[in-house]
Amino acid sequence: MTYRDVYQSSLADPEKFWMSAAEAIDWTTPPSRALFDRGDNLYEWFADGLLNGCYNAVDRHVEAGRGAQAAIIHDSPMTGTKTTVTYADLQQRVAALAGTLVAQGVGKGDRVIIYMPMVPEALEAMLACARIGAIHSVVFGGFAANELAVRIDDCAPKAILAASCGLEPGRVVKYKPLLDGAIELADHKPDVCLILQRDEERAELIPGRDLDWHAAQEGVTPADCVPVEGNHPAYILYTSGTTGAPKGVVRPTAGHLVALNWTMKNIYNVDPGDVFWAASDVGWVVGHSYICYAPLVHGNTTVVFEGKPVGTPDAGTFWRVIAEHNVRSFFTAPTAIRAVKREDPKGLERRKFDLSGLRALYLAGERADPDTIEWAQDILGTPVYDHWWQTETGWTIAGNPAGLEALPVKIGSPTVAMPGYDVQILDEAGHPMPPGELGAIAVKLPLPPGTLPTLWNATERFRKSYLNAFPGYYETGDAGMIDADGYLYIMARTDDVINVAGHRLSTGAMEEVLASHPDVAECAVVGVSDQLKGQSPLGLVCLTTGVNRPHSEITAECVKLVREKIGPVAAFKNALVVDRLPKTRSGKILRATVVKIADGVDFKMPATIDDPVILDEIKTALQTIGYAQG
Ligand SMILES: CCC(=O)SCCNC(=O)CCNC(=O)[C@H](O)C(C)(C)COP(=O)(O)OP(=O)(O)OC[C@H]1O[C@@H](n2cnc3c(N)ncnc32)[C@H](O)[C@@H]1OP(=O)(O)O
Repeated sequence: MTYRDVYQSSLADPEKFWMSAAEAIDWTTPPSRALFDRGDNLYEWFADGLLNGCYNAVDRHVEAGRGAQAAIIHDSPMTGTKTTVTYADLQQRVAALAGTLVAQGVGKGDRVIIYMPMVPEALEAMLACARIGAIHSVVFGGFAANELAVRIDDCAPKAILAASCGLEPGRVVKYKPLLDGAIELADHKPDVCLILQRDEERAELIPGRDLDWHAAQEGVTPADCVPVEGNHPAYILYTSGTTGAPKGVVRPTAGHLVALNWTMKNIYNVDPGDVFWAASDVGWVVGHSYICYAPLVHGNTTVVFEGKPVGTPDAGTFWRVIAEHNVRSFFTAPTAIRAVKREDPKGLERRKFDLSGLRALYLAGERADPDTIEWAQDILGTPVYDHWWQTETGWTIAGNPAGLEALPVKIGSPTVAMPGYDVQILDEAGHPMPPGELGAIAVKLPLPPGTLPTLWNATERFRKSYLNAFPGYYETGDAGMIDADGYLYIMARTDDVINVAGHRLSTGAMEEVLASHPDVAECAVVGVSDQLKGQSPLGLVCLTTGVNRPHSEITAECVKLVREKIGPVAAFKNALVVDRLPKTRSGKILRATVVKIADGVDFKMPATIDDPVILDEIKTALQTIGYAQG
């Protein structure tokens, strides 16, 4: 069957398409049907089936005779270690950890926060939750205590699983003080924290609340897999929205297993037993879907990499890992490839390794610029497939179905809509636009299995964020177009979310932090172009009347404050004091115009601007810190 046949069949008869895909998953009780229309544009998939995520990711492979196959390869240039966990080991380790959670009173439906670096235990923690029907919420290690506290209060975890530290080049990131600080800040308090002590930093445990990861497991009864309903949340993953508070994306168990399993062959072109590597972090959706669940459910070996594309120890690290572990399909963010290219433009490091086992490189997380794609194609000699999806969807909206039918690559396009996604370009009034015309990218409801059915404890916010703008459609928040061949092009966000090194960040959240500085009267944060990270945040601040301290002191404090409150992941390094912010007559800050001025590109004077002179002031101010050079 061609891609076109498969895609059309998924839209023409979704019931048949997804019930057939569901046969690749093991069910305690198979679902009676695929789609459940809950009314008012809310949908669920496989809601009346019973199954277990951990069973599908681990136990069934052991039962099928794959116990001796590597499930996880942990390759850590940060610690200089490489370890392999077989499926049989994984089953035993996860069952013991799950038994420990049960012994601590954690059960089906309870939330568990996981705050861990790139170690196998992070995946084991996720799978242990899945084994007993607990709902995990992984928090990225680059977030500060305040962000962790917000998530603790939103999902009210019974337990927190954390490591004593993470390892960044040149520094040990002590997680435990961040965790303690977050619990102190939060109103909700977990009953228990299980702490994985790493050799690089041994944390002090708080008696009565903290338990040692290994000691707590001694003598416990390993837990069996608990069947859960198809619509039972497997996890909550927080993502940035336009306003400061992150949104808790809910991932239902069955749809995510069915859809992810389908993608492994059809998009990533791997067979069970092959090694698959997504160089991301368990804290992001890529980590959930493609470091943990999808490869394991599909019977692949997944690589857990604790390192960076450059500097650990050099720009050859990616190629070494691919060669050494015989990686078939490799997935990373364009920023990571740009970092390698900057350090090793001629690709000399790549020549040191035999990459003949690699079939393709997959890029996602941010816009893949043509230079990066072409460079990677040249040095790897394999196809490079850009693909586009979101935390909300959990898997590809538009991609190249290489395992089904490799379509010609058009550089600049993530290729075509995947099964179940009826992607359309809409004008402001919600009317479909003709091919080649720019508009809002929306997906006709229902979304396919594996995508978010709602936000955690926030169905109204879910409607407001995604459903209300275009009735009957999911609003992606991106603008773009579809060409005459059905290829999608992503052009820009339609909101104030920016993408820094493949990390989706809320400018609103950064503005809230800047506004809390006592000397700041008003502020705006925008995402300016960055050659390495795609975008980087820049803060413009207006000072409170009467403040006459040196501007450099205030901006340094602003930078420090964002790092303290949001975390290093915000990569907020630049703030600038300006007299006034450019606004429309109705008081809306003209952020998009500021970005164009900073990037030195042509812009049209906004018709609704209140005072055009301010734009010259902004340009002059931006030039003092190296922007607005065009
Ligand atoms: C398709 C659906 C999706 O979009 S899911 C999201 C996909 N995105 C990704 O997979 C992310 C891709 N990006 C990356 O992996 C990294 O940014 C790469 C490219 C490796 C570069 O890393 P790095 O050099 O650390 O830069 P960065 O901008 O990520 O980091 C900024 C500061 O944050 C720090 N940081 C990073 N990770 C952690 C962590 N786990 N724990 C603690 N701190 C962390 C970095 O050290 C850096 O700090 P500093 O400012 O240099 O002091």
